Amino acid sequence: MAKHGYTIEQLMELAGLSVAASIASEYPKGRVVICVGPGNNGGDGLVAARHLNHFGYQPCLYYPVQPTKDLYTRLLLQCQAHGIAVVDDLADEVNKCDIVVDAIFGFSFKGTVRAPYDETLSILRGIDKPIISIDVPSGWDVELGNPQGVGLSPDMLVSLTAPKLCANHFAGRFHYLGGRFVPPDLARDLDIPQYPDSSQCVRLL
Ligand SMILES: NC(=O)C1=CN([C@@H]2O[C@H](COP(=O)(O)OP(=O)(O)OC[C@H]3O[C@@H](n4cnc5c(N)ncnc54)[C@H](OP(=O)(O)O)[C@@H]3O)[C@@H](O)[C@H]2O)[C@H](O)CC1
Ligand SMILES: [K+]
Repeated sequence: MAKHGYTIEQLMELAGLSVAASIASEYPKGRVVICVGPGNNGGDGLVAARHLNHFGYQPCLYYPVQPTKDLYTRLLLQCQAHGIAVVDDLADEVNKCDIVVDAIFGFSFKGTVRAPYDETLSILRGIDKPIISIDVPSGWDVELGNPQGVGLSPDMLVSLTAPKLCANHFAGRFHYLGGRFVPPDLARDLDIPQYPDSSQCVRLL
């Protein structure tokens, strides 16, 4: 997308907005824990938190490793300006919340889950609240899915730009597509479905 003139901030803003819009299409307003990882998938989660707040949800962030990169520190500052708290005790928060957003890892996840995210995923595998995964369910291989069973089992998957191969293994209730920023030539090549009217997301399944 960089060769078409886009910046990462623009793409991330639209990606996070589309995640919030997908959530608002299916889940009533309530408490949301957003689990934020160390890369751009986490950045999408920070943007989604802010938009969910504008939509009337009550988001908080679980953000165990906060990188010093300017992009993420500014997104965190924006969340704090909206009164979105950072929480420490994930197990306690998931008990009190209505839904959980998985913004831990996206398409760059590789290998075995390292600390502290091994514990994060272990807690999230054991809950009965709906999980909404951004782009790729965390712990999944972007192509193979979850053959080793260490990944999450989301209720909703919001694929960004286009579904990744692993989405063929998604067994939850709602599969949405977001990231409405692809120029028409590329959209035809990627076989991206038509978004309805002014919607930021489209339901695939
Ligand atoms: N056009 C789009 O579709 C857009 C997508 N966006 C989102 O960006 C992610 C991809 O972001 P990226 O920064 O490339 O990577 P991730 O967020 O998936 O993860 C990278 C970080 O995770 C660490 N990592 C990787 N493997 C492990 C592991 N096994 N255990 C622990 N940690 C791991 C990695 O650390 P390293 O030390 O290995 O570098 C990184 O810190 C995409 O999926 C979308 O959600 C954009 O926001 C907008 C455009
Ligand atoms: K994810």
